[in-house]
Amino acid sequence: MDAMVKSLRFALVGNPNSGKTALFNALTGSHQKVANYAGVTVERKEGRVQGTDGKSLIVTDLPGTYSLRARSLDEEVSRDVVLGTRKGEAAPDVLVCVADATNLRLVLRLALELKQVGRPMVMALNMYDIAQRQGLQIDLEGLSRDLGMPVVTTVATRKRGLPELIAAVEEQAKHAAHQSEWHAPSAAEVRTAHREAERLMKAHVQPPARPDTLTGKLDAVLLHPVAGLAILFGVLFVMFQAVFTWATPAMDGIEAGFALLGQWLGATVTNDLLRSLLVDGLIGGVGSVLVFLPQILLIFLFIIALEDLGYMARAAFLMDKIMGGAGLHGRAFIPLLSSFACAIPGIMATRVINAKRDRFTTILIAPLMTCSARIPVYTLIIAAFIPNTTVWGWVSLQGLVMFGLYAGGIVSALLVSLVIRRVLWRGMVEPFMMELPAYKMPDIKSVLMNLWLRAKIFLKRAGKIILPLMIIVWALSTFPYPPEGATGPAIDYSFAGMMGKFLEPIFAPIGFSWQMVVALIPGMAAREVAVAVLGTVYSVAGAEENIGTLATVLANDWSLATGLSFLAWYIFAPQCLPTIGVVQREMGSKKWTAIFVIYLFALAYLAAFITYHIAVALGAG
Ligand SMILES: Nc1nc2c(ncn2[C@@H]2O[C@H](COP(=O)(O)OP(=O)(O)OP(=O)(O)O)[C@@H](O)[C@H]2O)c(=O)[nH]1
Ligand SMILES: [Mg+2]
Repeated sequence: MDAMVKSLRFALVGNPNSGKTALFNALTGSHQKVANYAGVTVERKEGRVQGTDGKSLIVTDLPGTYSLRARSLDEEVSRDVVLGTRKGEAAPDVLVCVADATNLRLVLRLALELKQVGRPMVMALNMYDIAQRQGLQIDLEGLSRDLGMPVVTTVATRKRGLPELIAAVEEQAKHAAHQSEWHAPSAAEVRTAHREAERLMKAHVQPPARPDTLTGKLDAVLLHPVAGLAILFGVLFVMFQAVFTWATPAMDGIEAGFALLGQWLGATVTNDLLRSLLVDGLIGGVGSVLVFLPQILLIFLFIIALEDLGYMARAAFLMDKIMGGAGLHGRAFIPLLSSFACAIPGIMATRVINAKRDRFTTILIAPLMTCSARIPVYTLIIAAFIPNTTVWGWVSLQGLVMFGLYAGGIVSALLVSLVIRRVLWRGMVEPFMMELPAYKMPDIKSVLMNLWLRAKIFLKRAGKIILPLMIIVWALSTFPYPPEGATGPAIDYSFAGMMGKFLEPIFAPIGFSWQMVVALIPGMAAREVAVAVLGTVYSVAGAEENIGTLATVLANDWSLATGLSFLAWYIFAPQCLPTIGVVQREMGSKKWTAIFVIYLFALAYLAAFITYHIAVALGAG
C-alpha cells in the first residue's frame, strides 16, 4: 500500500544567491553547482530526502527569482513550477521560501507574493551562521506569526537545521492548499507588498551589531576603476603562472609513471598486436591526455576559490564597461565565466539574459572562452615550442603564452560581439545592475569536493570518450599492414594515413601535416582527443627513434609556424559536437546553429592561415 502513497513534494524558492542549491545539496547529498554570485542555477533539479518517518520526500531546486513576474527563461522555470502550470506536473505540496537571513528585505516581498499562490509554506532563514556572527537579531516567532508560516533557521553549508526544516515541511503538508488563482500583481499591490515587507523588517529585524564592514572596505579597492582592473589582471596573471610552475612536478610524476608502465608492458606483453594496442593506443593516447589533470585542477582551484569568495561578481562589475562597449549585456559575464570550464553550462547559463538578441550574441561567443578541454592542447604545444625560461627575471614564458591564448579568446569574443552588434542587430544594450554578494571565506570542504567532481568529469571523459575513440584510431593507424618491402613507416599505408593524406590539401595552406589532420577528425568529439590521437599516431609511426615525451616528438617534427598555427586554430574551431548540440537546443534553430559552426570554422582557418604565414615570413617555417 505504501508504494501507492504519493511522495510529498516541496520546492525551494528564493532570491538568487540565498543558498537554495547549497540547501538542496545538503538535503539530497547531490553536488549541484553552488557559487557566491546570482544566477548559478538556471534549471530545476529534483532530488530525494529522507523524511522523519522513513518515507522519502521529493525536493526541487529552482533558479533564483525576485518575483513571480518572470522576466527571463530561468525565472519562468521557477514561476511555472511554483504555480504548477507545467504540463503534466502539479504544483509542489509545500513551498519553502529560502532566505539569506542577512538580506531579508527583498525576500519578504517575494514571500508575500508566494503566499498569494495559496500553497502551504515554510520560511527557511539560511546563512544563519553569518547572521549570528554579525549579531543580527531576528524575532523568529513574531516573523512566523505575521507571515503566517513556520520560520526555521538553517546553515546549508554546515547541514544545520535540516531536520527542523523537514519536520516543518511535513507538518505544513497536512494543511490543504487553499485554492486561489494567481495573477500578476498590479502596481498598487506591489506597493502594498513593499510597505508590508518594510513593516515586517521594522517590527522583527534588528540591524546587526557588527555590520559587515569588510565587504565595503575590500570593495573600495577591488572595485576601483583603475586599481580594481589592475588587480583583476594581476590575479589572472598569477593564476597562469601558477598553472605552469606548480603543476609541473605532478605532471612530470604522472608522465614518468606512464613511461614506466609503457616500458613494463612493452617488455611483458609478447603478442605484437596487443602490445601495440596497449602501448601506442592506450598509453600513447589516453595517457598523453591524463597527464594534464594537475593543470586542469589548478585552474579550477583558482576559479572555484574566487567564485566562493565572491570575487567573480566583482570581476563582472569591473568588466561591465568593457563588455558593454563591445555590445554585451552585463548578465553575459557569468555565462562567459562558466564557459571557461566548458561551453555547455555556459551556453545554458545564458538563460538568465532576457533579451533574445543579447542572449544569442552571448551564445555565439561563449565557445571562444578557453574551456578546460583546450588546456591539454595548449599545454602540449607550448611545452613543445616555447622554451621553459623566465622573462623579466621571474615570469615564466610558458605561463605568459598561456595567458596570451586565454586573452586571445577573450579579445576575439569582444570583437565578434562588436561586429554582431554592428551588422546583425543594432540598438541599445539593456542596462543591468549587477548584484554584489558579500565576501565569504571559501569553504575548504566544498572547494575540495568541487575539485574532486572536476577530476571525476575529466577522468570520465578519458574513459568514456577518449578510450573507445583511441581504440578505433589505433586500429585505423595500424591496418592495413604495409605491403611487402615497404620502406616508409607503417602508418603511411594505414587507413588513418590515407585519410589524413586525402584531406591534407585543405589544411596545407595553414601548415598542418597529415598527422594533424588525422587528429582533427576524432577531435570533433572532444578537443583533447586531438592530443591523444597525436600521441598514438606518433607512437605508432616510430616508437624506436622517438624516445622522449610527445612534446619532444612534436618539437622535432613540426615547425614553430605549424605549432603556432595549430594554437590559433584551437582558439576558434568549434571542435566539440556536444557543444554544437546544445547550441542547436538553446537557439532552437538549424539556421543559427549553421551560422555558429561556419563562422567559427572560418575564423579558425583564417586565424591559423594568418598566423602560419606571418610566422613563416619571420623565419619560423
Ligand atoms: N556561510 C554560509 N554560506 C552559505 C550558506 N548557504 C549557502 N552558502 C553560500 O552561499 C553562496 C550561494 O549559494 P547557492 O546555493 O549557490 O545559492 P542559490 O540560492 O542556489 O543561488 P542561485 O542558483 O544563483 O539562485 C555559496 O557560496 C554558498 O557556499 C550558509 O548557510 N552559510
Ligand atoms: Mg542555485
